[in-house]
Amino acid sequence: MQNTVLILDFGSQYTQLIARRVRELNIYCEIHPYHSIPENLDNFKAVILSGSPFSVRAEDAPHPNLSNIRGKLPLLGVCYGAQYMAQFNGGSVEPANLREYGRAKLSMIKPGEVFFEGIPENTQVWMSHGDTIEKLPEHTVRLASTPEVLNAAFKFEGEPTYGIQFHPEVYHTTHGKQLLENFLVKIAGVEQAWTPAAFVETIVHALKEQIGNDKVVLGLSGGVDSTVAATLLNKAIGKNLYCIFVNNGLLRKNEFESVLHQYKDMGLNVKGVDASERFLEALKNETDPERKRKAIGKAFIEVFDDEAHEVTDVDWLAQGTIYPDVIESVSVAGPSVTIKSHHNVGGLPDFMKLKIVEPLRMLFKDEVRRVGKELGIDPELLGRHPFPGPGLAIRILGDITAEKVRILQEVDFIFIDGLRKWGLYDKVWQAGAILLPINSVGVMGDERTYEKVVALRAVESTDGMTADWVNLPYEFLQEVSNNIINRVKGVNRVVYDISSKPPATIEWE
Ligand SMILES: Nc1ncnc2c1ncn2[C@@H]1O[C@H](COP(=O)(O)OP(=O)(O)OP(=O)(O)O)[C@@H](O)[C@H]1O
Ligand SMILES: O=c1[nH]c(=O)c2[nH+]cn([C@@H]3O[C@H](COP(=O)(O)O)[C@@H](O)[C@H]3O)c2[nH]1
Ligand SMILES: NC(=O)CC[C@H](N)C(=O)O
Ligand SMILES: [Mg+2]
Repeated sequence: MQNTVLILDFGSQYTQLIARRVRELNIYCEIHPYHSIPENLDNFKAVILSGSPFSVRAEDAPHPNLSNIRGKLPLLGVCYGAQYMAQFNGGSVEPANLREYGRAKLSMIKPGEVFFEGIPENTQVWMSHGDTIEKLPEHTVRLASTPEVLNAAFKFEGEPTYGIQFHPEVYHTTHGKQLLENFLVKIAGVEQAWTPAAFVETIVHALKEQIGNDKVVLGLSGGVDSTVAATLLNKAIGKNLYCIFVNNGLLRKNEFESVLHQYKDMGLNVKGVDASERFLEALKNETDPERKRKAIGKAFIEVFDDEAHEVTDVDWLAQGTIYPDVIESVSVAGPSVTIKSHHNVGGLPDFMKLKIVEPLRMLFKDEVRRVGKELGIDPELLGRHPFPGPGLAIRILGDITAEKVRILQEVDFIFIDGLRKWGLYDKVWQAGAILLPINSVGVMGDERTYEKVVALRAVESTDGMTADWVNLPYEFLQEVSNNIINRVKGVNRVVYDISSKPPATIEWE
């Protein structure tokens, strides 16, 4: 990629956010750990140093050699990055009187600086530091202060090198994006050319180069990532892409047929494999959540391996890995955490020995959606709620039978369909129904019933790590509850889950 911004990661919890903000400016960027600065910097147009949990005063603090960068490329140090440039260029960093965490105001901004163009005095910034820059190095100019922090921003004279104590990447820094734009666009002259269309063009070209006439297999799940990955590969290599969509019998009602149909309509070379029986068999009498997951994972690998063998001379396995997965595995913690020793281990399924191609490995989730939109993928498919790999198996508490799956599919369908009809679907991050392993007494048409209880769950979240239950309208819950009890044989009671995560989780198992 041309016009790239290099973000050197010193292990800050906010490094990913810096990348998000830069990408929002339609500028491509890459995060690299501070200890492995790319040797060839030709494609990089600017560099940002992240924050860090370390103190620059600590013996073991990150201490990269920036001689290939400083003065040669526009450089911005954020928090630790700024402290680092101050400390090792003749300035001094000391423990602050007070650890500062939270909002502050830039009470002084040096007028006439492009760096602060369009940013008003007293703008709010986000601070998160225990050290402070007591003394600036020589040949620097102070650009901003807060009442607590004298050296909140500075630059080196005669070179495009800047340091800021606050975090422009955090939303609470009201003009953070403007500041990044000032630095990257106005000062560094980086082009804002990173758009979904540009990505599609570049990646399709790169995939053609990488794969040539080889064959690729890919598992389609009905989810966003694998669908977008498949569409890109299809554009690049067409019929040499062999997609496999497995019905584990634990999908939503009608989902296998309708999604398979949709995939075919999209021109994908896809094979639908109905392995429902095999999965049900593997799950027989299994009640423990983790063992259910393991059984499903194992069955999946077996089915996929069988199917991958049907395609002769395959060289590649495509995966829908996205950037947050990649960042996690290349974090500053070092390569030790990345190794997943798939190779040279006996008894591995053959498809795991294939070369891996990951078209989305540099994209964030919302970028995957935008690329999907650019590719003309149905917005309904792109807006789908996340659905767990083990599917309904972890929403049927206790053991799993075909009958229980059928009941839960009906309940789930009424709930999800209701959300759509009431215009609530897109306001909810994830929703589903859970079949409880208990019966309760009811009365229907003067007769006593003793039937199943289902719980409905709908949550708001951004990444599934934390979640709040959604305040769905009572009238909606009333209608859905009536529909479920009247239409689904075997269910006589509906409850709504009002637990947040933490301490509850989204799924019940
Ligand atoms: N039913 C299935 N049939 C074939 N492949 C599958 C199926 N379910 C999952 N996979 C494969 O396993 C990968 C991991 O599944 P998982 O649902 O955990 O991923 P994900 O991050 O949600 O991505 P996606 O949005 O593609 O579902 C998928 O990207 C897909 O390649
Ligand atoms: O692919 C998956 N395999 C699983 O075993 C699994 N368990 C939970 N989830 C999904 O992860 C998110 C967080 O769920 P929890 O709050 O229940 O941990 C939610 O989106 C869950 O649906 C899974 N996804
Ligand atoms: N957010 C940061 O980069 C913090 C830097 C350093 N650890 C400090 O406490 O000042
Ligand atoms: Mg999925």
